Formats: sequence, structure tokens, C-alpha cells
Amino acid sequence: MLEVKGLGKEFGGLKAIDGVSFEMRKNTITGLIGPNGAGKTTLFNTIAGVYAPTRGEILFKGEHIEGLQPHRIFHKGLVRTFQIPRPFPDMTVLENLMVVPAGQTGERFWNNWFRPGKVNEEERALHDKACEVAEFLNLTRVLNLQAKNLSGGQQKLVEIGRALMADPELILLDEPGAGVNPSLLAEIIDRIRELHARGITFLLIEHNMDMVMNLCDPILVMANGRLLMEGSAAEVRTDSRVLDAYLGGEPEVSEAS
Ligand SMILES: Nc1ncnc2c1ncn2[C@@H]1O[C@H](COP(=O)(O)OP(=O)(O)OP(=O)(O)O)[C@@H](O)[C@H]1O
Repeated sequence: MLEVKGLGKEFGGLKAIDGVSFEMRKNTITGLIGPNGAGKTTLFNTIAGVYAPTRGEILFKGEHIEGLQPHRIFHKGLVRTFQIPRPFPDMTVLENLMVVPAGQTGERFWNNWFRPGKVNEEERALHDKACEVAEFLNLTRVLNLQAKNLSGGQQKLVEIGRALMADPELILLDEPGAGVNPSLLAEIIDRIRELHARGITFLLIEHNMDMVMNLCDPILVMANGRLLMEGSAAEVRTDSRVLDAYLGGEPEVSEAS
């Protein structure tokens, strides 16, 4: 589903990503871990089109997407949620879900003018879809609350909901477990599993190791802008290079990775 080849991204002289290559099969939940500053967020941003890579290739379903504008990538079904939940704080949960899909007929002046019936129909379909997404994420109760009044965990769920509104095939999920209380964390894990069972592929950055080890296979480990290793939870847990990287040592990174 996703192929990253020799990817590099530099900021000035700093190699935030330095020759990263990996492949992701369809319908996996792949974890991306690594110590602070390893390059995980930069990798996400480069895949999602926020940054153009300095070098390398990114293929989504066999199609080159490196350097494309974020909205073009979004519309291909590759959707990124943000590290800090960023729903519009003064809008309700329902509104936050309904604003996601772009190119609605209602956004075009001419269609509004000439085709009000069509606009109403689409608005209703969008509303129904938002309600279904909210129900799936157990957000129905808070549908009419302003997003700023939700808990951190509920905001994460809204962020996932907003990704779902875009009918994604691949979701890049940024720290779904950050700042979430344990019961809501279990619910988020459960929802991700369910979406995975329905055919959605995930790549997720997460610092919560329990969550990663529980949910992800395979796990990619980054350090110093490079891919240190890829393996199962058991392999990652017992690999001394991973331990070294987290302890701030100088991890040995093979050129091949
Ligand atoms: N926009 C930018 N301009 C300059 N340097 C940047 C920029 N974004 C990231 N970097 C640098 O690139 C390196 C990788 O940062 P990145 O945020 O990708 O790491 P990370 O693995 O996501 O870290 P964390 O787990 O702390 O979020 C760091 O040295 C960081 O300072």
C-alpha cells in the first residue's frame, strides 16, 4: 500500500530523515517509534505532503505521491491526523465532522444558487454520515458540545472521526494515546482494531509502548533520522540497538535500512 524508498528530508544542514526505506502492506497496523527527535513527525509530514522530500520516493498504491500537495494526497485516501488534536474549538463535534470532506456541492456558489435541492440532499447525507461516525466512536452524547469542552481523549476520538469522514484507506495516526486516560485509551485501541478489521490500514506514531506492543505489527524503529530496524513487538523489545537508541547511546544503523 505504501512504499518509501531512500527518503530524505533536510532542514538547512540537518538531516531530519536520512535515507529511510520501508514498505507497508495493506491492512496492517504499523507502529513508528523512536526517541525524541528521531524524525518520526518529519516522516509523517513528508508522506502527507506537508514537506517535499529532499530526495527519495513515496508510492501510495503504486502511484508516486512525493512532493504532491497535502490536499491531493488526502483525496487519494491517505489521511493524517495531528499530534495535537486540532478540531475547531468553538464548533460542535458534529460541525467538526461535517466540515471535513472538501468539494461539497454546497461550497460552490453556482450550485448553491441553481441547485438548492441537491445541496440539501448532500447536507443531509453528510449529516447522517457524521452521526454514524460519531456513534461508532461513542461520541453521540457530545455531538452538540463545542470541541473545546471535550476531554483530551474525546478530542482524539474526534480527530479519528474527522479522518474517517474522508473515507480513508490509510490513516497516519499521531500519538492516539497521548494524554488519554486508561479507560478511554482502551476504547481508542478497540476502535482502531475495529477499523482495521473493516479494512483500514494504519501507520501510527506512539510513545506509549504498551499500546504499540499491543496493537502494532510490524513496528518500525527510527533513530537519528534513519530506520534502525523493523520487526514484531517481540523482536523490537529484545533488540539491543533499540534499547541503546532510547538510552541515548549511539545506535548502530545499517546502511541497508
Ligand atoms: N521545521 C523544522 N525546521 C527545522 N528542523 C526541524 C523541523 N522539524 C523538525 N526538525 C528537526 O528534525 C529532527 C527530527 O524531528 P521530528 O520532530 O521529526 O522528530 P520526532 O521523532 O517526531 O520527535 P518527537 O518524538 O520528539 O516528536 C529534530 O532534530 C528536529 O529539531
